[in-house]
This record gives sequence, structure tokens and C-alpha cells, in this order.
Amino acid sequence: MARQILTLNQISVKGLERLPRDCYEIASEFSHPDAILLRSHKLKPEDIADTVLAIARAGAGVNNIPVAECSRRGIPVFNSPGANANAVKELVAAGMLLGSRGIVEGIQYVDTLAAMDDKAEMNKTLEAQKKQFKGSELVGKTLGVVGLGAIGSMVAEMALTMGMDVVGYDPALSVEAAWRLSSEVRRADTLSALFARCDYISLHLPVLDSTRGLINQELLSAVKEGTCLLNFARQEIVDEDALVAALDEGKLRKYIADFPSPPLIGRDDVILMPHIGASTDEAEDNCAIMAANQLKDFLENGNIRNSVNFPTLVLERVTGCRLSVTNENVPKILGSVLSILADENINVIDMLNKSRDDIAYNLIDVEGHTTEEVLGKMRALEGVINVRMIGDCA
Ligand SMILES: NC(=O)c1ccc[n+]([C@@H]2O[C@H](COP(=O)([O-])OP(=O)(O)OC[C@H]3O[C@@H](n4cnc5c(N)ncnc54)[C@H](O)[C@@H]3O)[C@@H](O)[C@H]2O)c1
Ligand SMILES: O=C(O)CC[C@@H](O)C(=O)O
Repeated sequence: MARQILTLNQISVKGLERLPRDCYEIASEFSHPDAILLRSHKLKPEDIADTVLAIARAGAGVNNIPVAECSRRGIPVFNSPGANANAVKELVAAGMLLGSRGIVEGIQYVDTLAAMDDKAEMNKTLEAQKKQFKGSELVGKTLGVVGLGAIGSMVAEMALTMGMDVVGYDPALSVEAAWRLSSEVRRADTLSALFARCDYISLHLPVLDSTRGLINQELLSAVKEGTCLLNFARQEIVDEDALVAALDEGKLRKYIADFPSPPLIGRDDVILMPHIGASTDEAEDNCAIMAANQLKDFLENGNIRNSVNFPTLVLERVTGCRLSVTNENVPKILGSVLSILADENINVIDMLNKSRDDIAYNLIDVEGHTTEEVLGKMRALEGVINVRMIGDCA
């Protein structure tokens, strides 16, 4: 029977093509889907049917998904790290240029000349007026990058090639991300040290309990006078009252962001975009392809790549019948699962077990067949969250 994939946003066709129609039905309405594929749709726990085995986010941020609830229910949540990083990096470059030159104001001014039909007169007028749109160059200025993951590291690299000095701050930098980072990026030990010395600051960190409102009044009052703050990460990372105060006081020269909000719209010192950081053909294709591939590999093989709540676990198939077991990360459960198989004379050919936080996940390849009854015994064990038969087990 074809698996049902519920899509909750427009997903690129190139990604959906990874889920062939003879094996997958794809629609924006299913009451009992096998999996959910989405972008920024705000998913509520009650909207996740009991049949859902996995959720894939075609994008980086997963703050629109109730991840803790998914973990409790044994549902892996996948994202597509890095797949839209270049798109965001390019928009940040545009944002920095919008913040350094009178581009927006200049374009708006030219629009006011629409009624003027004398070209020579127009040229004379605008040559006289253009001094009000003068800016300054990025070369030689200092950019602070907060969060040096997939996007932040690319932004840092781009700024270096534009002749800027780059200072980075990332207390949770992974080893892999550190390897990607140019040695020319200088490290700030604290966020306030970064805020005190940069002409431009660009945010590239996820919204988490620990980062919500991170850019607060204390930090913004210590910012170098005249700094331009760019936020292409998430609105919730910046305390909005503190931001407005810093703009009103002239501490911040400009705020350029991908997240409009009523108190910010219409201000001369704010440039807002409608969350278009990842809105390029390339990024939409890359994210959808990565998300669909990961979902397919999980549904067909139980493998887990790029999950935000489950361990990475990939096991080559050696038999037709594979079991996946998700359980609480406490001792003895795996032993009890294996005892049930042994009692049934079911031979284990290969297996892999990994844990992450409170979740343990196991793939067990068995010889021959197994039955729903055997699975039922495993499901009845205390601490077992779910058990799935993958492939030809009957
Ligand atoms: N505007 C858009 O359309 C758009 C597109 C893609 C991503 N995003 C946002 O950008 C965020 C980053 O994306 P990414 O692909 O670079 O993710 P990533 O996971 O590769 O990098 C995030 C980095 O932030 C760091 N970090 C975590 N807590 C931090 C803290 N307190 N201070 C400083 N750094 C911290 C992490 O260690 C990591 O290196 C996403 O979570 C998402 O919210 C927005
Ligand atoms: O899907 C989008 O358009 C936005 C994605 C972006 O916010 C992300 O976190 O990857």
C-alpha cells in the first residue's frame, strides 16, 4: 500500500519527485498520513495524527514544530541543514549593502520624480539632491557574526572576500563547523565584546529557550554607536522593546530583518523583508530534495540522517526483514527486546543501537520472518515507545 505524505507548505517538485507515485501518495490533506513534509507551517501537537512516523522540515529552523512532543511520541524530526545557506548568505550581502548605502531612500526619491518630463531638468535636480543618499563602504568595516554554523560561516567568508574584518561568536560551535571556518575570523569571547566592536552584526543562530530574547536591552545599550543589526535568523531572538529603544536613541543606526512586526514597519531606520531568506529556486529545490530523501530512507529503511531529536543511525540492509525500536534511554530495554526475539527463535543478523538525550533508537535485521504478535510483546515492554516492521517480514 502506498504511503501517505501530508505536505503543509508548497514543496519544490524536484523534492517531491524523490517520492515515486507508485509508492507514495502526496497531498495537502490526509487524516491519517504516514509522514509530514513542511516548511514554515506552524504545526500544533494536536495536528500530528497517531499514524505519523516522521516529520521532515524542508529548511533549517524547526521552531515551528513541537519537537519535544515528537520526541515523547517517538517521532523523528528531520531538517535540511545547509541546503538554503547560500540563499540566506546572498540576502545578507544585499542587506549589508542596503545598510551601507542610500539605496532604498534613493530609489524612493527617484520614484517621486515620475511626473517630471524634462530629462535635463531631472538630471539637474537629482545631481543636486543625491548627496543626501551618500553612504559608506563595507571594506575595512567590522562584521560580527553570531552563530557560525552553515549560514554564519558562509556570511563570514563572504564578508572577508569583501574586505571586511570578521569577528565571530558561537559558544556551541561544532567541530565540523569549526573546520569550515576561515582562520581569519577572529573569536569574540562574549557577545557583549562582539557588540562593542562591530559596525555590522548579523545573527545566524537558532531560536531556542536559551536564545529567545538573547539580544536584549543590556547588549543593545553596549553596542558600538551607529551599528547596523541584521536579523535573518528569527524574530524571537531579538527583544523588540529593547530594539525599538536602541533605534530611538540612535545607538543602532539600522535594523535589517526578514521578520516584519507592526512596531517596526514604516520606520526610516528599519528595512524589513517578508521572510524570503530561503526563497530561491535553488534553496527550495535543495531543501525539498534533502528532506524527501531523508524521509524516504527513514520510511523504507529506518535510517536516520539529519534529525534534530534522534541519533544519526544508518545500517546497510542485509536481510529483507528489519525492525526499528524506539525506547526511553534507560538500561535493560534492549536486552528485553532481544530476549523476546531469542525466545521466538528469531535470529538477529545485524543491529545498531544509538541514543540521544532521552531517546534510544535501534535497527535490528532478523533472519526469516517475524509476526505482529512478536512486535506486540516488544511494544508491551515498559519504556518502549514504538516498534516498526520495515520491509518483507511476514
Ligand atoms: N531567513 C530565513 O529564511 C532563514 C533560512 C535559513 C535559516 N534561518 C535561520 O537561521 C538559523 C541558523 O541556520 P543555520 O543553517 O546556519 O543553522 P546551523 O545549525 O548550521 O547553525 C547555527 C549555529 O548557531 C550556533 N548557536 C547556538 N546557540 C548559540 C548562541 N547562544 N550564540 C551563538 N551561536 C549559537 C550553533 O552552535 C550553530 O553553530 C536557523 O535556525 C533558522 O532559524 C532563516
Ligand atoms: O521555508 C522557508 O521559506 C523558510 C526557511 C527558513 O526559515 C529556515 O529556517 O530554513
